[in-house]
Amino acid sequence: MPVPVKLENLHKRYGRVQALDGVSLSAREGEVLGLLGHNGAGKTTIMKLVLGLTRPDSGRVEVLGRDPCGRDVRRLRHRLGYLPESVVFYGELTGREVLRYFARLKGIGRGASEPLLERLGLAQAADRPVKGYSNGMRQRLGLAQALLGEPALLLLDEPTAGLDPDATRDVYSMLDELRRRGATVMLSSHVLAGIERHIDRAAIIGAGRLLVSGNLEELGRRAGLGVTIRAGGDWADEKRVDRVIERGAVVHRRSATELELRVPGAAKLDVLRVLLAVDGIRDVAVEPPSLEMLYDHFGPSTRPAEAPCTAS
Ligand SMILES: Nc1ncnc2c1ncn2[C@@H]1O[C@H](COP(=O)(O)OP(=O)(O)OP(=O)(O)O)[C@@H](O)[C@H]1O
Repeated sequence: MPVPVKLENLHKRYGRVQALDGVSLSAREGEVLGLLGHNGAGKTTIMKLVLGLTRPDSGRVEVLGRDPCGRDVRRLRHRLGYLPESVVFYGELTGREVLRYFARLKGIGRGASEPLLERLGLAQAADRPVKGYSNGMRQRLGLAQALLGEPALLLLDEPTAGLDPDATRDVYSMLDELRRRGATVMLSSHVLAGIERHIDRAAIIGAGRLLVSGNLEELGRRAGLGVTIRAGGDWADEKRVDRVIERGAVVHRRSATELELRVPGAAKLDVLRVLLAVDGIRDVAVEPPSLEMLYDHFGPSTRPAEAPCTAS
């Protein structure tokens, strides 16, 4: 079984802009890979290269074992689903008509639209013109068209851009469902908050370069950022707090009933033991570094020598 996406040393220039500068990256079967980076980092360019919508100046692109710009790309494209960053539909058509139109373009029977309308919660609105849809509904329709034909690889470019918190949650819960079904997904985002629970690996892109990639646990270990421990209890007594500080914890936030600590990985168990022995401890939660913390560490301001690239 070929690796779904294999990118080797990609360079791509648009006029004077070096959009990609030696990116090597893979998406593995059945994983959700998050392409994360600032505006203009090169995320969409990577997606366009995977889709065969543009060619690299140099380097190699292999998608499901094929060159997406090679011969017989029609068969390959039928196995890909794509949700572009700004999805636009012809507003006079109904949701059902839009989906049937895309199904015809993909050479799929019109029957394929019905289960997708149902699955994406659009069945009730299927006969309404799309111009009356909310942003969230449009995005769900965009996802439905990307899912037509059960693609082997899904590319979602900023799928939550411009959505309110409810619609964002909807998109993520659909993503989780795809993940449970074993889909391979490449998802780009410049918004980091809340995305970590929905991806298996992150690739942080900055100014056309892959700064780092890996699963969040790995990245947390490499960054040496330790963990955050939140402990609910009675923290009015200074001595109780001093005991965890002695074990290497740094107090990040504190009230009489809540304590938030940053703890180096090596000190985690020691600090937990101390906390659990405290009288009146109510609750303890251990959290790995957030994506924002990892991005701050590995992100574009970090010199490449401090953040080695991995071509995984
Ligand atoms: N067709 C084009 N013509 C000229 N420059 C382009 C073109 N497409 C992309 N660029 C430039 O290449 C760089 C990378 O763009 P790209 O769209 O890949 O970034 P991105 O990470 O997807 O950004 P965003 O988060 O804003 O969507 C940017 O500087 C962009 O302006």
